[in-house]
Amino acid sequence: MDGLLVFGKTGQVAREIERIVPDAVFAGRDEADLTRPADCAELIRSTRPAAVINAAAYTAVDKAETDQETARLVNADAPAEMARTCAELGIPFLHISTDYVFDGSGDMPRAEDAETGPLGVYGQTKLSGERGVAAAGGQFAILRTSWVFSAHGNNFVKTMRRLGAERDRLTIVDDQIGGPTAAADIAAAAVTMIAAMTRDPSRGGLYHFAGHPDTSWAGFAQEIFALSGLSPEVVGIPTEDYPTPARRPLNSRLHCAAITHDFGIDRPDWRASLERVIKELDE
Ligand SMILES: NC(=O)C1=CN([C@@H]2O[C@H](COP(=O)(O)OP(=O)(O)OC[C@H]3O[C@@H](n4cnc5c(N)ncnc54)[C@H](OP(=O)(O)O)[C@@H]3O)[C@@H](O)[C@H]2O)C=CC1
Ligand SMILES: Cc1cn([C@H]2C[C@H](O)[C@@H](COP(=O)(O)OP(=O)(O)O[C@H]3O[C@@H](C)C(=O)[C@@H](O)[C@H]3O)O2)c(=O)[nH]c1=O
Ligand SMILES: [Mg+2]
Repeated sequence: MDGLLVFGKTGQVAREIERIVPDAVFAGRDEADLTRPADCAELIRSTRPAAVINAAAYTAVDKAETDQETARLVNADAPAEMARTCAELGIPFLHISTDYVFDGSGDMPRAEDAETGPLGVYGQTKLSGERGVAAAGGQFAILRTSWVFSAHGNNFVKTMRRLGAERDRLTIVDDQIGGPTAAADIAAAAVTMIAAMTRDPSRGGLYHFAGHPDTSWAGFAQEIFALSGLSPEVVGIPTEDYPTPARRPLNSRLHCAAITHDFGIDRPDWRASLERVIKELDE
């Protein structure tokens, strides 16, 4: 994949894209601050890429509740501006979104056309970003994923390994259900999609992509501890017993058949990906 520009340099997904496409241009905060959408447009124009991926976002879910303006600029305004600029230049744009655009009701996996209903500011701003990207009028893909983990950055795997080593007993919510997804698997999917889009201007759209099988945060934690040689007692608790500033969806299950049908990308087994991440962390 030649001529790829990626927004994001330090993030989980950006760092995994770098492993697959080391020759891409990776724009960090210093090259393009997403609170200044016009700077993002300027960078795209001056870089003249063949395609653009946005892997940067405001991902601090609780903090977003009290920092709405920044979350909106980064998650909604900047991606819309990127998409408009790509549309002007006639190049494909791939953007990453989240299960938190949904309200989490019911217990069935949601397809791409299911009704949205974000419960917090992070999800609201990510949904606005999706809408801005789709409205820009160019060739785009939006990849909705969930529960991202990797050996880098902040994520649940690293938090659990820290807490599991410090404490004998952990209380972890067991009524939020979703698909943990390795950043490496998202990066591979994103690169496959943007390459296909570059070859064929008719390709793109909204796609769900998450690790298999669905589990709870408590279930995910159990597997993290088992693979890490840690054995704290895991006590499953309902969401109401773990109060946080932002509400989170109970049902984060994503129906992922479309990406398999259109791009041949299957749901990766997150347990195999977790094994690789833990190996990397133990190195
Ligand atoms: N993390 C998760 O669990 C999930 C993430 N997603 C989505 O996946 C995508 C990738 O997420 P992930 O890799 O986990 O993100 P991370 O939280 O690991 O990284 C976020 C990236 O965005 C950058 N960034 C934040 N604010 C700005 C800004 N103002 N200007 C420039 N860059 C900025 C960060 O840079 P810096 O290091 O300088 O702060 C960092 O590189 C995002 O769209 C996210 O919404 C979807 C579902 C789950
Ligand atoms: C640390 C801890 C967390 N939890 C709960 C809180 C929460 O419901 C769940 C996961 O915690 P996190 O802080 O990783 O949750 P969060 O940061 O909300 O994770 C989300 O991030 C955004 C960016 C997304 O897009 C989502 O897909 C999702 O990955 O575990 C416990 O129950 N016990 C604990 O000790
Ligand atoms: Mg978090």
